Amino acid sequence: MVLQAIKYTRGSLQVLDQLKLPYHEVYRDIRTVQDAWDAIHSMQVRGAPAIAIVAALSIAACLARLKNTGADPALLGSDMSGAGPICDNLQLLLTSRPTAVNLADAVRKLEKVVWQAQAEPESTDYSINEAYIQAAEQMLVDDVQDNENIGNYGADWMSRHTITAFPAAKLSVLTHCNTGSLATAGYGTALGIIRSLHSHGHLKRAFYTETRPYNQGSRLTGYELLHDNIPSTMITDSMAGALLGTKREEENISCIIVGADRVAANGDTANKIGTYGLAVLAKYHNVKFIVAAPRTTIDLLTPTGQDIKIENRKPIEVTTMRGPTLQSSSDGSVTVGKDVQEIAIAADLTGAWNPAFDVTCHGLIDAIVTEKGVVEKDENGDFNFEKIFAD
Ligand SMILES: CSC[C@H]1O[C@H](OP(=O)(O)O)[C@H](O)[C@@H]1O
Repeated sequence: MVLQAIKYTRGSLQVLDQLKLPYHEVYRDIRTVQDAWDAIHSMQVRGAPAIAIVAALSIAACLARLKNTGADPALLGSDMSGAGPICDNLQLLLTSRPTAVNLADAVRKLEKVVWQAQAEPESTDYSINEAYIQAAEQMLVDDVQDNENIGNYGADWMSRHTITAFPAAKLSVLTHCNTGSLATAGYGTALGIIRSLHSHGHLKRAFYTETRPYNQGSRLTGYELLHDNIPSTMITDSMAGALLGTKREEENISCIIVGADRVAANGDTANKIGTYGLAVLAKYHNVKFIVAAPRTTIDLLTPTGQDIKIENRKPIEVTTMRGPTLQSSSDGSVTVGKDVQEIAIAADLTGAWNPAFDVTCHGLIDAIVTEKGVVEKDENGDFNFEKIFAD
């Protein structure tokens, strides 16, 4: 089974409800733009590239149903067709989550497609709709290829910048959050590099953090690594320092690989909360720290990390945890039950701080791996993205 966060055919869009993973695989129908907004905002679907793709395809699916079926009950009364309504819906979707730039990048590109289609001689709502649908569908196709390129560029860079015994030796790496097929259209970014290292026979073990409070690591990255039979070990977020400090061969981390939600023009990177601390640990322990991100995550319009808006989410997401019930058997074995329960894990359910992201300054980042190649700092310690945007 291929791991699919997004299931799309023209006129139909479903997302894998990631709030229920890893124990329950439930797909949700996305029949309206509001359905997409709700799924993104609640983090049923999450991950910078996946958020942008689901948003774009939610409008495409509605437009296709309008064309194919005339009047879809879910769309009755909603003015979807044509440049204006499409752009209004794109702007609505933009409000679902603020930090990841991929969504804003997709909105900018799709609005341009729509206005250009409207400017065509004899354009009609349907010709504009069709232009939009094709552009949105292309995003889904491009993302998987981009991720495979990131994977290969990243694996190649590591072969030249980590242990000298490469390729004979194998590397152990640490990753944070989830940056795989569940955060993208497929293969993944940072997890894509781990997949490429593994497929090239160069991965000893992938360590991954649980990534509190949403547990993208323990629930999603663990789910993906198990699915792909990649040797992996989970650690709690608080164990990262001890892991980097150990000098035992089997836990010797050569590189920390993370994704990104927004890379500013100077290379400062917003990513899942906890990333900055890992970058500081990497610097202290002389371990490489690389960011994997498609160009749609690089925001040349945002000068530095200080200009990135960080999403603050509800305290209740920190002070509670959700998971399936466990059933113990007389032989001591434990099985996972069907019922999902939510439990309080804090004395005060209201007092937590819950920023969803933090910013890692570019000085702590050794390389930014994109689908067009690896960007490293110049002799002045600055990142320059001109080359990868040249085409
Ligand atoms: C492929 S980049 C995924 C990126 O998004 C995650 O955030 P969230 O789960 O809140 O959407 C995390 O920051 C990952 O690095």
